[in-house]
Amino acid sequence: MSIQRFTVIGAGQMGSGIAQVAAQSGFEVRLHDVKEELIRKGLAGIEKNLNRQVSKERISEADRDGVLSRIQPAVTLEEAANEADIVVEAVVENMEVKTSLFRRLDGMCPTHAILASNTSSLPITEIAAATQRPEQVIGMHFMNPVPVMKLVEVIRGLATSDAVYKTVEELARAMGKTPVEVNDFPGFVSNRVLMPMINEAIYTVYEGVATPEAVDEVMKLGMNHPMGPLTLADFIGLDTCLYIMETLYEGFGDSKYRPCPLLRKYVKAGWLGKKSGRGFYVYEK
Ligand SMILES: CC(=O)CC(=O)SCCNC(=O)CCNC(=O)[C@H](O)C(C)(C)COP(=O)(O)OP(=O)(O)OC[C@H]1O[C@@H](n2cnc3c(N)ncnc32)[C@H](O)[C@@H]1OP(=O)(O)O
Ligand SMILES: NC(=O)C1=CN([C@@H]2O[C@H](COP(=O)(O)OP(=O)(O)OC[C@H]3O[C@@H](n4cnc5c(N)ncnc54)[C@H](OP(=O)(O)O)[C@@H]3O)[C@@H](O)[C@H]2O)C=CC1
Repeated sequence: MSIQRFTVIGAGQMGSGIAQVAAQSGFEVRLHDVKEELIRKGLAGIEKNLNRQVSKERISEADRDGVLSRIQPAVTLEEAANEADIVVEAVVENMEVKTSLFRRLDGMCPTHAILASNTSSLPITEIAAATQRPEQVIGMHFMNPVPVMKLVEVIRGLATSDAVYKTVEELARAMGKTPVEVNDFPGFVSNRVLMPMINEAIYTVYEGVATPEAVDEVMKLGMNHPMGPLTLADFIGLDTCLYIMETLYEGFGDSKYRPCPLLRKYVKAGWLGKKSGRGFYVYEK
């Protein structure tokens, strides 16, 4: 199946990154969020990224303008969905929000459209079951920051068809990414491995073993990680980290995945990391 019209739902850090890369790869993109103001914010972030590439002489001003002209804001979900060949959902990591959105999308999208989720950890099979087209539902898990990171984890739900898997694999390559096939288990591979490390790093702060700065230095200088785990947690979003740990904990029923109480406390305080201006570190807004 050939993909031309690419819809992204959710204009946060992941949705705006996915929209940018899709438009840079030549697709016609529609970008939707619950509030128009969030779409504007997402578009402003994309423009800022592209301007940085112009100033580094990686792309021309005409390239930038071309990319921006390929991203149309869609204020209503209907407008975002009605002509899509593929929808990539990147809204909050919450099963009820995602299933209710997929149910609505199923009723609005053309029958041939693929419905993909950028979920970090939630079961694709359960999201697919909210629709009448489970064979056309799949996980397309980009990494943050989307314009930089090469991986797309492609997750097969129980009913995902081979044809849909192949289309999404080709789409990831057309976006300059490397797809890796993964089966549908909580956290897939990426977050089953990454998030317990981040959670353990938070425990070391909680238990007074070291400061956030010291924990990050250990992992950067000692293990050559590009970012320490607490800087990375702030970058991902502490709410998202907590939702992922909860999915692992519930999904496997194993106490080794219990979220650190300090992570819960920060999220309850609204300390969500870089996006809210404060997490383990303080950021300029
Ligand atoms: C939670 C999940 O479900 C899954 C996930 O995504 S987990 C998170 C996965 N991501 C990571 O682990 C990221 C780890 N960090 C890194 O790889 C690096 O720190 C980084 C790529 C983010 C920044 O790299 P750096 O060398 O420290 O900084 P910097 O030199 O400023 O940036 C390198 C390049 O990335 C670009 N970049 C950095 N941040 C960016 C952003 N937010 N958006 C777009 N481009 C960005 C820069 O423009 C620069 O581009 P050029 O090389 O073309 O000049
Ligand atoms: N952060 C990361 O590093 C990664 C995240 N992911 C996944 O991507 C998804 C999005 O994460 P991220 O971009 O970080 O989150 P953000 O909080 O940056 O963005 C989520 C956006 O979705 C909006 N939203 C919430 N509910 C709806 C809805 N019903 N319809 C449309 N838009 C809605 C939010 O609006 P509002 O703010 O008003 O709630 C917000 O603008 C999550 O599933 C996450 O697990 C995947 C890979 C990496």
